Amino acid sequence: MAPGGVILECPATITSLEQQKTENDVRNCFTTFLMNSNGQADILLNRELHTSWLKRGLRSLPTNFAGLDASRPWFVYWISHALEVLDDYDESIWASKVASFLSQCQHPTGGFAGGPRQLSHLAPTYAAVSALVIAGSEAAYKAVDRETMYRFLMSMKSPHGGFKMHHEGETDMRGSYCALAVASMLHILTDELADGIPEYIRRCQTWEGGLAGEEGLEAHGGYSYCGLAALCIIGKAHALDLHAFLNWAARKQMAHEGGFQGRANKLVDSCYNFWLGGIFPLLHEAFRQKGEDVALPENHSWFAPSPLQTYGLLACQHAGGGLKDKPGKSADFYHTCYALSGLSVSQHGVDGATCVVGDPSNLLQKTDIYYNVLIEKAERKSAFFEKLPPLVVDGRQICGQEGEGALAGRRRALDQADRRV
Ligand SMILES: CC(C)=CCC/C(C)=C/CC/C(C)=C/COP(=O)(O)OP(=O)(O)O
Ligand SMILES: [Zn+2]
Repeated sequence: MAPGGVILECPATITSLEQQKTENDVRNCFTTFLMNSNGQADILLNRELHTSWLKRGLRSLPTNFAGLDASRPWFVYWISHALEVLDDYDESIWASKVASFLSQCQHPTGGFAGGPRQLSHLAPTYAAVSALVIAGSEAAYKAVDRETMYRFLMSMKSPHGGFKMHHEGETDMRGSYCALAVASMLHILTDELADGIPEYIRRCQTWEGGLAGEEGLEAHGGYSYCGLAALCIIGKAHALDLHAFLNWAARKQMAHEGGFQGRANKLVDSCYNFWLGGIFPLLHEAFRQKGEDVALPENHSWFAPSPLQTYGLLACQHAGGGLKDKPGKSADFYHTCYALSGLSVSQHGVDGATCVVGDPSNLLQKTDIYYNVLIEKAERKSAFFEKLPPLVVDGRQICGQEGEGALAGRRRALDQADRRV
């Protein structure tokens, strides 16, 4: 037992992924916890264990992870964001190291690849730009070549709507989010970049109410976050049936475990703390953009934050550091990042009030719901990019005060006002 609290490693070992068994395992966790503790106050986020595990990972990144050579910017982002949410990202140590490593992953023709000397891909491009925003220094911001980035993003636009993930690659909902989030973070968001995106995302809304990765497929939490966040960034969330979306998302929180499943009939998993948990504040913003009054209290989070936090803190902390998908699994950087991001979302209500399960020290830093970097980091990068001279690409001014199109104004509004959600 940790001093002043309980860090519970689930006693049950999961031998199969059969749903009923997993639900029982998680319930066993809760029962054991309730029998051995005095209640909620004992639930403790073991910050030091997690931060030292994360820092070991970030330090060894340039040399290790050779088997995951195509995801290196992702590892930098997952670890950096987990550390900043835990209020332990030291810019004086990490900013220059992160900028120098990620520069090696930038392709001369634009965008970032999964590793040095690889082809650019939208997913590591999003991860690299987010990690540079987290690094927070001017040198880190300047590491991105915005001119080649703009050409790369435009070259990813698919004739079928949406964005391809890479040259000759698949078009799916991740592409729309990664491209528009990157353009928005770097202040190179234009009308031509967003052209056709609302129609494309609308076509991926399924009969269930959530969004599928591609037209005709099943609604899924990960793709639903991507599509809704992309639309909120460009101010076009009203392209969707928002009531159906809310109805679907609310039903993804599971009554027994408290966590979210990603899609119908699948298992609860802590990464959906964020992919599903992040949907609700976005929906608040979406209804606001639409100017529509929903028949639910405006300050209501529309999901249950306490059971979600209880699942994350009680069932998903790993005794060796980091967070895991569910009891019986190992910790990994992806689940640590998104389990913590979702805990943060559920602690900071849409009305500005906080809700913290367990020890008050469990409160995390507040994350920006559009990019999933800290709010302060999103504001800091805006102050920097806002002051840059107009960017001209192939003889056309794509940002700056003149000739920039409606979306740059939208991006400015996003910077100034919408951080409330
Ligand atoms: C920014 C960015 C690139 C976001 C990615 C969003 C995201 C998590 C998409 C979902 C990916 C996917 C196919 C999950 C299903 O896996 P599974 O079948 O193992 O999981 P499940 O059983 O929970 O559905
Ligand atoms: Zn997961």
